[in-house]
Amino acid sequence: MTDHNGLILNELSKTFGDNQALNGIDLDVAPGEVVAVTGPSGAGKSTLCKCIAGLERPDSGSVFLGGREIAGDLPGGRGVAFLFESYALYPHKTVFENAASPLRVPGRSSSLSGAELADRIGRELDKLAIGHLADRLPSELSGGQKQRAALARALVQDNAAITMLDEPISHLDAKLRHRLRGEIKRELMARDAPAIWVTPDGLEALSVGDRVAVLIGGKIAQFGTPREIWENPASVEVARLIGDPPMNLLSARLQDRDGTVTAELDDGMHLILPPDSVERLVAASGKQSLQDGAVTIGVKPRDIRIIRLEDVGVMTSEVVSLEPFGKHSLVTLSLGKSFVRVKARDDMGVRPGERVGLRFTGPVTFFKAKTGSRIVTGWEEQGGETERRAVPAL
Ligand SMILES: Nc1ncnc2c1ncn2[C@@H]1O[C@H](COP(=O)(O)OP(=O)(O)OP(=O)(O)O)[C@@H](O)[C@H]1O
Repeated sequence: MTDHNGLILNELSKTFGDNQALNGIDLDVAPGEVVAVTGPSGAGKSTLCKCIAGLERPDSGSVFLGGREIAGDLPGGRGVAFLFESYALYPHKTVFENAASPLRVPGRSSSLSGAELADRIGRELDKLAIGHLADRLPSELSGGQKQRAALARALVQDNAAITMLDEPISHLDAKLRHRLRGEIKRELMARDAPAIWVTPDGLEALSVGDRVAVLIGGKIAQFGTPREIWENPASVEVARLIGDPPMNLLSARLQDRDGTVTAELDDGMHLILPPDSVERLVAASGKQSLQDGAVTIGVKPRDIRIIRLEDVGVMTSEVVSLEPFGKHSLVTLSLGKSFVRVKARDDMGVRPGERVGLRFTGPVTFFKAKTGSRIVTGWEEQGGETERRAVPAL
């Protein structure tokens, strides 16, 4: 069992009527660690934070913070700094007063003098590029400015027992989001307390989390380092959430033809799989069990290359659409009756309607068709050395 003084959740469950919002959540966040919680809308991310903050009462399970169970503590006594997804700013207080409010709670008086407090708040507002809005009321702010005012109020609580940020940068423009992602992460890492960063954006989660918890349907679908989740998604559902665009997922049936394992799509089209991926699949499952095995094959968009049709060992496809992004193009192609998306550094100037060749150039992940759980990936141990490639920079 995990043993540290950060946050430890054991078997946490919460239902609303007959809707199970959280179902047996085990999670831990070490002191000084940032855990990103990601998942689709309605997965239970906000409910998880509210149970930790004491704003929702879990049906069962335990919450340990700072080495003790906090179930009996009132929300105000838990020392939680919480950025609500809805911001929950005081409408009659200015941005400055909103940010200062947690440091002025009676009975939890800040050890800062008036000047020190003004300095602390001022620095945070400046960092979030809203220093010039300190005297404005929330009603005089844009959505992104409100989000940053609420974020400042959470971040100025330097001595919080835990910081939880529920979608802290979702309403900011891309440039600001990019800058603040790093700055907020550094600020959280500099503290001794655990931190939770909630985002529906899988790639944001990979970039800010020391570890990432993928929450789907109230359950932890995967909890691991960004690299583990990027390289080895535990299931089809996790794979769908990670990547932009996410992994291509193709329903196929494996066949052993004269000692060679092949994969056939529903429409009879044969995939040409990288031999090393097949070897790993066979090693993980045994050849016998693969006979007529229904699988879902996962290939990342950057692990497919567009090549000339006349090259050997290619799969025939037709270009459906092309989106040029400068450094790369996103090309959608038909493969039999299925579609794949390719992140091509060299799109060879292809045009919609053109027939081209495709080759899988990177590792292929195999998932069980029935359950969606991962069987094996090309990333697994290879000759004692784990293959490593960079998690994509955002
Ligand atoms: N107070 C409530 N009463 C009833 N149902 C609720 C309540 N709060 C949340 N739910 C339900 O619990 C589930 C989880 O909701 P939650 O807000 O935790 O999801 P989320 O992952 O944060 O979603 P989003 O990304 O859209 O904010 C949803 O089905 C939601 O409808």
